[in-house]
Amino acid sequence: MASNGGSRQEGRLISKQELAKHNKKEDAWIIIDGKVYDMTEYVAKHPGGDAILRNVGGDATSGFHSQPAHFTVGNYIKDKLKNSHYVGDFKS
Ligand code: HEM
Repeated sequence: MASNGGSRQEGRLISKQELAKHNKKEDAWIIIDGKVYDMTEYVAKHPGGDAILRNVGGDATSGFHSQPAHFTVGNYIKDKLKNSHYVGDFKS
């Protein structure tokens, strides 16, 4: 299959190697629950600040789910992730 150059596509599989390249504030991808999200544009807006980068380029699932602030805004976050930040699924 031809490379799609990193564009968003439902169900695209992202390898650990590809994910690991996006490991900085200016290029910030994270896994939550097996899905990969590009949070680059959101880092500066995140109410929890740079903590969102704690597992950048890797799996943020457990930190994400242990943060109480996220429970209260769960639906807002779910919509945001699905509609604006989803890149593809993590190929484990
Ligand atoms: C698209 C939405 C969001 C994503 C993907 C996200 C993701 C994360 C991640 C990965 C962490 C780090 C968890 C850890 O490893 O300990 C974090 C921390 C945090 N987030 Fe979010 N977040 C989002 C939205 C929000 C919103 C809307 C709020 C507040 C209403 C919030 C408040 C916080 C706080 C208070 C922390 C902890 C900061 C600290 O440890 O100093 N986040 N978030």
